[in-house]
Amino acid sequence: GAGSVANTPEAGDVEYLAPVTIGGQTVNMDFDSGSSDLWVFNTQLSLNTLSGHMAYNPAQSSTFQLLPGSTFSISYGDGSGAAGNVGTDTVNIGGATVTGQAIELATDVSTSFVTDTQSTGLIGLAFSKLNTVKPVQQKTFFDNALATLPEPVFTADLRHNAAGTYEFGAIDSTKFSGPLAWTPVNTTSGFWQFTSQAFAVGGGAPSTSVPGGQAIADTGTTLMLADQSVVDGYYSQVQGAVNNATVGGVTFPCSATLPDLQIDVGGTMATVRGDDINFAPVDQTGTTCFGGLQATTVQPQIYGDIFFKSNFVAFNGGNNSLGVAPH
Ligand SMILES: Cc1nn(C)c(C)c1CC(=O)Nc1ccccn1
Repeated sequence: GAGSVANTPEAGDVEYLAPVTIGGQTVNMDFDSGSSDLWVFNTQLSLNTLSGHMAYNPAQSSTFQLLPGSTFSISYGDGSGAAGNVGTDTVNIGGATVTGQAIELATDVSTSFVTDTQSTGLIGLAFSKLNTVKPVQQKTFFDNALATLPEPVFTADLRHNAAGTYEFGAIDSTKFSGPLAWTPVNTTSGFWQFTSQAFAVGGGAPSTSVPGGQAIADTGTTLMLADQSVVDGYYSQVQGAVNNATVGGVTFPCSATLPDLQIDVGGTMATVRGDDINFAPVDQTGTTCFGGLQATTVQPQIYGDIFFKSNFVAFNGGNNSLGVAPH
């Protein structure tokens, strides 16, 4: 059946967590449409590493089964990562249930995960071809659930500093306005990848030649990482915006009024609200603020939570497409 859970932004909308029940144990996890491993903090980790975290205890689950000899090792684009061994268990997300889901048990996690005590791990929702389990690659929760869901979809409704929803198996049209604009997804990369070749700033004339012209929908990335041409075009319209090497990206006066960004999603222009691009002050004085739109030199571009705060997104695993509408 369908499943629906509330998600909650951590302080500053850094990431969005939602409850997942694994073998009867409910833990908060980071739903990540930009990766394909489900890994958890668990009782194999040291007490120092576990300090402050919830943890999954396979010994307490009557349905856990080890996958002998299976391991995982995942590295994310920001340099973080985790590695460990693997078993299977029953996973229930708001009523959507999968038995025999691969549960990757971290025995090593990088610092940024240790310090992020609210998160018990990640649940990957990109395509299973990116899963890192060896010697036998494993499937994502969504892939395993597809056949049993009323509709082969999951949706992300992420909000600024407020509860939102992740839903599996249904599209709740009360969560967005107007029709969903659907675009085909190129699954070759294993990401939810689509064409994004144009942008406009504050309703101005669109520029239609973004190099590479590809982007992914990534709920597991905080910001929106776009081509330099988009970043330069956008911040040229923001008084006092500078590339601040010290803090590692574009900053501007917190008093600046930020224009909306219109960005191409498979031929339809989606809007990212200007006030969501004012991500956070860089220090306690609250004078200088850090942009939610930053440059990436790698392709594809990564449309993270900054994009999702203005746009409801439906991920259709039945026909490999993305539906986007303002919310
Ligand atoms: C932030 C970033 N920089 N670069 C080059 C990339 C590719 C990213 C995206 C990224 O790493 N996302 C992430 C990190 C941890 C867990 C889940 N997703």
